Amino acid sequence: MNPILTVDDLSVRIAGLHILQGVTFTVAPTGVTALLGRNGVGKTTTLRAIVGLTPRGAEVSGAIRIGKQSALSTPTHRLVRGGLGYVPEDRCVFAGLTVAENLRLAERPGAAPAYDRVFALFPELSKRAKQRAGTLSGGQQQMLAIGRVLLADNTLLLVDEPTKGLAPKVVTEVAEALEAVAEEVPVLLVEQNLAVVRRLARDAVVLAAGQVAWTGAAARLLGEPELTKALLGVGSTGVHA
Ligand SMILES: Nc1ncnc2c1ncn2[C@@H]1O[C@H](COP(=O)(O)OP(=O)(O)OP(=O)(O)O)[C@@H](O)[C@H]1O
Repeated sequence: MNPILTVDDLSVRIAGLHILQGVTFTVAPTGVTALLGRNGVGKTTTLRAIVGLTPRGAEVSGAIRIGKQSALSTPTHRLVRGGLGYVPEDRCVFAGLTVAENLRLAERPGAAPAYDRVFALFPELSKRAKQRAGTLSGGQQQMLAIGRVLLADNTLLLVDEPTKGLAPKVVTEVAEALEAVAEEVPVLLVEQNLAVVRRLARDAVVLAAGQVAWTGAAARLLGEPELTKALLGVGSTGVHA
C-alpha cells in the first residue's frame, strides 16, 4: 500500500535554529502512526510543516507529499479543503463562542458537515451545544477540537498531544475516540503517554535532535524497555489508556 504521507529530507530553520535536519519518514494509509521523541526534538514543528504553518520567516526545504499532492507548494487552506485535518496541541477552541458556534465555524465549504459522526463519537458536545467553549473542561475542549476536524471527511489527520494534561478517565475517553476515528482515517499522532501509544499505534517514528532516530513497529519499540529508554528517556509503561 502506498503511504498517505511521505516526508522526505525535511529541514526547518526558525530564527537561525536548525530545528529539523533532514527528517524522512512515511505514514501508512491506514491506522495510527505515532511520532515520538523527547521534549523539544521537533515533533510539533514537523506537524506544523506538514500543514504549512511554520512561522513567517522560517526556511523550509525538502519534500512533503500527501498522496500525490506536494504539501509544501500548496497553501494550508487548500490542504485542509483537500482533506488534511489538524488538531493542534493547544486545542485552539474559541473560548467566547459556544460549542455549536465553534463547530459551525469549522464547517468546510462544499461539504455537508457530518454532525451525526461527531455527536456519535462525542455525545457530550451535543449536550453542551449552547455552553461557551471556554467553560468546558480540558477533556471536553479536546473533544471539541477533534470533533471540529471530523465534521469533514479527511484523508489524513495530524493530532498533537491530545491527552496532555487530561485526567486519567478522560485520557481513556479521548483514546477510545481516536481509536474509532483511526478505523476510518489514517492518523499521525504525537503522544507522550506511552499507554495511549501502545493502545493506538501500529507504527512509530522517533525523532531525536531534529532527525529520525528510529522507525518500526510501535509494539517492538514499546516491547523493548532498553530501546524505549534510550530513545524516549522513559520506561515503556504508561497508565490509563
Ligand atoms: N517559533 C519558534 N522560534 C524559536 N524556536 C522554536 C520555535 N518553534 C519551535 N522552536 C524550537 O524548536 C525545537 C523543537 O520544538 P517542537 O515544539 O517542535 O518540539 P516538540 O518535540 O514538539 O516538543 P514537546 O514534546 O516539548 O512539545 C525546540 O527547541 C523549540 O524551542
